Amino acid sequence: MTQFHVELKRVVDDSYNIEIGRQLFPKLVEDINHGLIKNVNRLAILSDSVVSKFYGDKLLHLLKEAGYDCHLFTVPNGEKTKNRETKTDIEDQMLALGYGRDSAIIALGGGMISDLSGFIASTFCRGIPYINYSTTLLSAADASVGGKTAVNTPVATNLIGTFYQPTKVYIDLDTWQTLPLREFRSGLAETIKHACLADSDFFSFLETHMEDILTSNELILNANVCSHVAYKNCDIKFHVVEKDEKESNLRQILNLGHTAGRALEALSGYTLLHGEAIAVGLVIQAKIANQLGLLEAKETVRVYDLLKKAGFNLTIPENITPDALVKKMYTDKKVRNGQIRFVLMSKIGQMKQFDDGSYSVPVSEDLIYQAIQSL
Ligand SMILES: NC(=O)c1ccc[n+]([C@@H]2O[C@H](COP(=O)([O-])OP(=O)(O)OC[C@H]3O[C@@H](n4cnc5c(N)ncnc54)[C@H](O)[C@@H]3O)[C@@H](O)[C@H]2O)c1
Ligand SMILES: O=C(O)C(=O)C[C@@H](O)[C@H](O)[C@H](O)COP(=O)(O)O
Ligand SMILES: [Zn+2]
Repeated sequence: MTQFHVELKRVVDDSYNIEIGRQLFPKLVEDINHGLIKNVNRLAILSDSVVSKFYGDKLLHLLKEAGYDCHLFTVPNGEKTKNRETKTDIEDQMLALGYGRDSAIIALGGGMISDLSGFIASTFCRGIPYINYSTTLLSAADASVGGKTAVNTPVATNLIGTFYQPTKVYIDLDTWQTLPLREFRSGLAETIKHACLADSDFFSFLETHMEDILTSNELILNANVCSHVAYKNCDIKFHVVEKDEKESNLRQILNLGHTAGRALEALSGYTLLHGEAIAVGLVIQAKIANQLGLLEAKETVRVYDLLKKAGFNLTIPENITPDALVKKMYTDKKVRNGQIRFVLMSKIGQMKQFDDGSYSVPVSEDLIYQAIQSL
């Protein structure tokens, strides 16, 4: 198996590496043997019920064989598990087993698991290290990097959480072989988002290679395509995060498509996957940007067409009314002074910075309704 290595440096506190490769469990064990996590005696692998079946026991076995005291904690798969109750439950299980400050968490799974694990790690005994071992395209592209951790509440997604960076990120491309196509596609929404916000060449690459990409996870027939997609996403995201880790301004651009997208995701009761909702959100922001004279009509069409090519349904489910959707947008964390704010593209690969220096802008309900109704 070929392995390749990507190192991305960050400027806050200590830097960490993102390693993209195939079958990285042995490398993870080797890294731990070589002191990746300092002063750690116990390892908690946190995974979901599906990922755990595929990969959990294998990792547990390797770590135990290497002499580590570790346990596999498994939670039900799916977004509904990312809540405060699950966090408390895992913490209680860890405490009952004697986990303390000399522990670390290995998040084995996709973005649901890394968000949850990172949040637990950030508060457990006031903070223990965690490692992201990513098994989905979405987490490779986005969730495993950058240190946003959170759980959902009944009011909205991700309302309770922290900024807390992992010690290392492993992106195991081989795990994409077991990922259902619908989940793989979900990661393409964040991928298209990254191209929209920072890299027109990458956008063109996605336009040209979408068919290849959609089949590239099967048996990793095209590891080059997969690794390029993972690398480009991490590179784009990291360059933003290292400039503005805690989203004081610039980092808001990573929220492209999320003002409407996250509202839609929550209102669907999580029947829409994160990426499926963000895809619709990307179209809504493009239409608003176009209405505001920021984004040319032909660029708006390119965004729509690429998302279509990736296979997204770019309509709003019938049971979700425009009123409900707009109302939900008021729970977005970018809301200021009671106004819904959007981050908006100015062209493909570029975000609009507004006159006050901010990357987000208040948008009137009228414009939002127009964009929703034009879908
Ligand atoms: N922190 C961030 O910066 C950030 C960024 C983007 C998204 N997110 C969050 O990430 C989550 C979405 O991430 P996700 O799409 O990875 O979700 P996920 O972790 O729920 O995984 C999606 C589904 O795929 C299954 N799965 C995972 N890996 C598999 C594999 N290799 N083979 C077979 N099945 C597998 C899981 O069991 C689950 O059912 C959301 O909670 C979203 O809010 C966070
Ligand atoms: O890393 C970021 O910053 C992002 O906004 C990435 C998003 O794709 C991700 O869904 C994130 O969890 C959304 O954060 P939120 O602040 O809107 O809850
Ligand atoms: Zn997202």
